[in-house]
Amino acid sequence: MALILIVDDDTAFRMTLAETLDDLGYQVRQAGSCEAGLASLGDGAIDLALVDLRLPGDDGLAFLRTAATTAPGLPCIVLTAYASGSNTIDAMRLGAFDHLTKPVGRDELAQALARALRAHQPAVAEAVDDDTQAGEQMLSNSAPMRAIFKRIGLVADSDNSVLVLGETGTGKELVAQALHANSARAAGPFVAVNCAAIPAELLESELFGHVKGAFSGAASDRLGRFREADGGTLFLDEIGDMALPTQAKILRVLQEREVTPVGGRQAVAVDLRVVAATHRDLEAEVAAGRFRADLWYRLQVITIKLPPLRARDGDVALLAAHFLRQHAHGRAKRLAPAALAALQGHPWPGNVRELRNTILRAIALSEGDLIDVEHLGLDAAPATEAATAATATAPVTVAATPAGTAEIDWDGPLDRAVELLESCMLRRALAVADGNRSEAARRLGLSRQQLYRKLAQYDIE
Ligand SMILES: Nc1ncnc2c1ncn2[C@@H]1O[C@H](COP(=O)(O)OP(=O)(O)OP(=O)(O)O)[C@@H](O)[C@H]1O
Repeated sequence: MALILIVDDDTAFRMTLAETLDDLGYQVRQAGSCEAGLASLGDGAIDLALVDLRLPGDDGLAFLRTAATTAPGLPCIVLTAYASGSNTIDAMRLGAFDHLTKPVGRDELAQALARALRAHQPAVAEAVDDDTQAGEQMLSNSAPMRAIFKRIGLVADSDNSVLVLGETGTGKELVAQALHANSARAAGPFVAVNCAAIPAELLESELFGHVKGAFSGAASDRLGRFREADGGTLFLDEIGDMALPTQAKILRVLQEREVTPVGGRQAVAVDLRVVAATHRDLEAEVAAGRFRADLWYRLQVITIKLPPLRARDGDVALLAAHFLRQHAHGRAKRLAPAALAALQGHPWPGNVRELRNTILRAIALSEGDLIDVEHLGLDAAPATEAATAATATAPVTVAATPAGTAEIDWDGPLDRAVELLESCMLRRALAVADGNRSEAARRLGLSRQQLYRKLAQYDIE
């Protein structure tokens, strides 16, 4: 049962609120001032604080400021009788999870508490122990990801479209799921479509459905993903890979909130929230004429940009331990200190997915309980491929210089260097994508057909 701290100098309000919280099944601690509230945090038992902004002496903002250092990660909800844009922004800037105006309705309070406690749950270490739910959880203890959790909590309930940005494997789909699970639409469906994995000519029917006989092969009516997501959330993954004509149709649906199935005449109303994601730089795609500016404006009302794994302090160890626990199936697998150091030193271009795959591979390759550096296969694969593929003198190496340019160590023929580099990159992309060709193609900026041709050219299985 979560323990909630109420910090408010109005005794009558505090008592009533305490009763409501007790009724909602929470334990309560009370404090009449900022100082008393901060003292209450000392034993680390508080799960969430409800703080009045106006307090005699040090105010609620002072509480937030100090709590951020003495109890980092503690979700705080600010209460005030006088909500203004500036005190809301101040409170949010100082890390408040939510901002409620007095008098606070029981339902509003219950929802805000549930949302705050849920959104913060992944950041606590105990969450790692819960193997049953761990697959769906976003785990992190790093500052940039805490900011992401907070943002998810802040925007989950709005119906605006959300654009989730970030490198491949950073957890964009998990963010979409968290937005859905923490929204008023949580009881509705969550429907995910990978726009890059579906051939352009099938995407419209996949999204908008079709009527029987609309084209050869349309043997019966099909609802389409938009209508399947009615009442819930539609997650359009890799929207940056969508063809321009389909983008125009998506825009129309977002504007008019109705879809017309392929071959149909009747538009059907839909009530859903769209969360879109891409690893591409959409602004650059717009500038290059590959993405519609109007759709971009519409989607980026709320943007959530996930940091790459290498920018999340401490998360490699946390996630590695989590994946070990999740996938070792009761065996006592553990990482040797050198293996952990190697994981921490790796740049993780494939982010959390690559780390997960590395741990899965290491579990399979290590015979005993100890996973050592050689079981991780980090960087070894591309180097070995380069060496075996090299029939010319030396493998080509490309290194970034501090000035941001590249230094190339190669004095053989250019076409051979290109071949070596290509085959290395193909193998690496396939390894990072766990053999998934669509994903590998996307990482390399190739169409699937181009990827297939290249794989055949280099005789890569
Ligand atoms: N913070 C996290 N905690 C635990 N698991 C995570 C986290 N982030 C990502 N994962 C796991 O990593 C894998 C990749 O995550 P996800 O598919 O959400 O990434 P993505 O950014 O959508 O990837 P892509 O750009 O390739 O579509 C999944 O198995 C997911 O469960």
